[in-house]
Amino acid sequence: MDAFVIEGGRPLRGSVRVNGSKNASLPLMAAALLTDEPVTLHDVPRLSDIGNMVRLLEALGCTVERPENAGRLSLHVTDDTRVEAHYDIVRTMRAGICVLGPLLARRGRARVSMPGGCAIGDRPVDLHLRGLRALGAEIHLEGGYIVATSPANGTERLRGRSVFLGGPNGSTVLGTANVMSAAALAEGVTVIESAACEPEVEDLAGMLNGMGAKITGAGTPRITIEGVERLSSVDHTVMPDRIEAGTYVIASAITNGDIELENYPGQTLLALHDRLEQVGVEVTPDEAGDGWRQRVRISTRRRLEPVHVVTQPHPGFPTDLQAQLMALLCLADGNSMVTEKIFPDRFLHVAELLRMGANLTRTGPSVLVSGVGELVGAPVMASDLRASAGLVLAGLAARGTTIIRRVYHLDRGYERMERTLQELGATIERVDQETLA
Ligand SMILES: CC(=O)N[C@H]1[C@@H](OP(=O)(O)OP(=O)(O)OC[C@H]2O[C@@H](n3ccc(=O)[nH]c3=O)[C@H](O)[C@@H]2O)O[C@H](CO)[C@@H](O)[C@@H]1O
Ligand SMILES: C=C(OP(=O)(O)O)C(=O)O
Repeated sequence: MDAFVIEGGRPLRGSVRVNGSKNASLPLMAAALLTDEPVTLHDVPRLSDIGNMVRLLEALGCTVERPENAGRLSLHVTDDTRVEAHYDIVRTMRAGICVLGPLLARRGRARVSMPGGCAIGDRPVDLHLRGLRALGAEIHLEGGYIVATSPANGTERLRGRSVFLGGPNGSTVLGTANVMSAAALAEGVTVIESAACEPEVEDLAGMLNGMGAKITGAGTPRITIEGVERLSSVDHTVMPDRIEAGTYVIASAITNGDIELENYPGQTLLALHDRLEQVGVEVTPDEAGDGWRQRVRISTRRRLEPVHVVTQPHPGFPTDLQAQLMALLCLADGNSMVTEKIFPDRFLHVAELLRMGANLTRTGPSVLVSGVGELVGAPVMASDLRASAGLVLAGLAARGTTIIRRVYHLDRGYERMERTLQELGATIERVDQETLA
């Protein structure tokens, strides 16, 4: 198992390109199950979650080709008789559930293990099941598996209907992806109300339309899908990773750095920009691009102001950047309040930041962040993907050495994070955890 050793205190300088999005790539890959023609994706990041999705699709009869060191991934269904997504693979990532809708729609049957993913609190799948049931699927749970069949014991197509996907904390991103993918091949028109508006849903709709689907309204709370009988080949470029991009913006700010990011999806990060502007960090386009792929420069005032932030569904502040922003606010001049409205227990980074000298007080879904003059390097433990990213950022700013154990969590979502940070001038090494005293 690997660990990161970081010597803090170096301002980041230079330019890096944002990779393709993990959370967009995973449902896009699963959608390859909707056709027997080849699907080619460009700019797929090299991450352990992507490797696990490849293994899952191979187990479901897909041939996958990925040239060494390229972002291109070619997926082609060659055996459409397999319908089981085994616990061993699906437990490693939440997005494993994304094969459920496509399997049901195309093969009439699915047996999919309840998914895993980050340990960030309860993560039910009731909305996914509610949506697919509304399309006529028969679903029951058996031994930790979701067992589903399309109408008439798997012999008929799903049926378009009105589907409401609102839950206690808003809509569901992967649930919307699942239902939208399934509805693309259903008979008749499906209207998803209270759909997730996340950009990754829009990216998926764009690819499905490229395959011949008839989807309108993706990116809004009402998505209309006119089912078609078959979908065909497509060549699609994955959107840039807005969470990776936001993480590097905050890395620049926390080290008082000056960096440029290419392939930056500025239009998807307006809530981050808004909060950062209050803090004293500006993200300025160098080239306008189209708002989804820009070049930007990050500049930071020396004094960081405190700010209140509430995580919300898109276009609100993303929960996947909460830990990173909290690390920055630890160094602001005053009291900030961070409230989690999506995953109210997503605070495993709090105890670790305390080890580094942060002043944090949690009450239920909120954390009072009282700014301190400095953070001090310490041994800490990565607990989940974004909490670990928050610790890396804290380590980059801290005085002295920070050791972060269990960085496999980071490898789920950041391609070669230590190399990117090294290119920007950080002192960070990946070491075998066993070699540490
Ligand atoms: C692989 C991927 O894309 N993961 C992202 C996706 O996860 P994921 O799609 O799993 O997250 P959801 O949007 O489904 O979850 C949002 C909220 O809805 C609740 N809920 C969800 C499903 C359900 O059936 N019932 C229910 O109550 C969840 O507990 C949570 O409170 O969106 C999250 C919210 O932006 C991000 O943090 C994750 O990084
Ligand atoms: C929570 C995340 O991923 P997952 O949903 O796969 O656990 C994430 O990307 O921050």
